[in-house]
Amino acid sequence: MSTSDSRYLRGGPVAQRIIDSVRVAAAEARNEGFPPKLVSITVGDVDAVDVYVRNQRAKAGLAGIDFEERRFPADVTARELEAAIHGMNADPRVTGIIIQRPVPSHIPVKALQSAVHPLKDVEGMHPASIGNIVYNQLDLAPCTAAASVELLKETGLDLKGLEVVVVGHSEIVGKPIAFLLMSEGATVTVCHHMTRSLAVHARRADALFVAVGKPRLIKADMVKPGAAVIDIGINAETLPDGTSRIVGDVDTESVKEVASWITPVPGGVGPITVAILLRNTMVALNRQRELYRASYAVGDQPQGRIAAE
Ligand SMILES: NC(=O)C1=CN([C@@H]2O[C@H](COP(=O)(O)OP(=O)(O)OC[C@H]3O[C@@H](n4cnc5c(N)ncnc54)[C@H](OP(=O)(O)O)[C@@H]3O)[C@@H](O)[C@H]2O)C=CC1
Ligand SMILES: Nc1nc(=O)c2c([nH]1)NC[C@@H]1CN(c3ccc(C(=O)N[C@@H](CCC(=O)O)C(=O)O)cc3)C=[N+]21
Repeated sequence: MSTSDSRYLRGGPVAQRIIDSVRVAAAEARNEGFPPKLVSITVGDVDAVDVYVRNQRAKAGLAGIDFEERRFPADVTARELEAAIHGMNADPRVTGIIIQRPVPSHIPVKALQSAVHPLKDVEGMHPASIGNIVYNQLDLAPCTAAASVELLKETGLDLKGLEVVVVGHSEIVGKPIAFLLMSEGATVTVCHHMTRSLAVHARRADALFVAVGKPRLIKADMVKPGAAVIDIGINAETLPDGTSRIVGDVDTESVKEVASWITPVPGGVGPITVAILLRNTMVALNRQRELYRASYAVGDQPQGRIAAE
């Protein structure tokens, strides 16, 4: 398989499609007096977060969404962070807030996520929001999970009844992927570090999602011939010459000889994740506008119609 092989599931074109439609919606909202703005909260230093935030800034610029990064030192207290988040909740100029994970272990991430107002929660990670995908409300799902499922759909495979195995069960990636796929009718198995034989499960999968954070965890002998392999891992690897590069969780070199579809890293799920974050920002904006309309209906209605009613 060469890099131009159609079996490579490339994220760039899908991301571009999403960003193009976000750009139109963002320009419209801006013209109507609702400029979209995304705020990213980073605590401490994490390589994968730096990559993500860099791309958020670049793509938000392309899509016409204002972007602000708030960086906090690793020893910041949970109280200080919550106070900053409450300030953003109350600030009408802020449309969406994303808390970059992981946060240092002394910060309770669930409490932090709960501090973000659900209307500004662009990843759907508020404990009250994450339940929406259990109820098949899928329009605002955690971005990586949504991106991974979007990429699987590019294969044209029918998700109904598809045997899917998800490796990794984090709140932000593995679990939401499993719920999204269940909503689409797939038969889902979720594996984690206590799974007895990962290979036995993985080899049964028509579609294999891997979100663990371990370079080359998945080898060719763990993949069913003809499967679709969605590699979500973003791992920084230092080469012998001292330079570093990003690799996924799948041993792409060997697995590409067995799989029918495989996502490259970089260039696979990552770019779509960023695009979906921007799309979610617009979903959040529209929800805020709906509330605004409901609260101040007279001001937001065309005057003629009100007069005629
Ligand atoms: N492309 C993108 O857009 C994104 C990429 N990522 C990347 O995806 C990867 C996973 O991220 P995230 O979910 O946040 O990571 P976490 O560390 O939160 O979760 C990793 C998961 O992998 C499981 N696991 C660990 N070791 C094994 C093993 N040997 N076999 C099976 N399962 C195992 C863990 O299980 P247990 O809890 O039981 O130990 C856990 O559920 C990382 O590389 C991250 O950088 C993350 C977000 C977005
Ligand atoms: N709350 C939260 N949600 C996340 O979704 C989340 C997070 N925290 N913390 C960090 C991880 C990591 N992550 C990435 C997303 C996109 C790229 C990305 O754009 N990658 C491109 C570019 C790579 C490059 O520029 O080198 C690619 O894979 O092609 C990378 C990493 C999201 N994460």
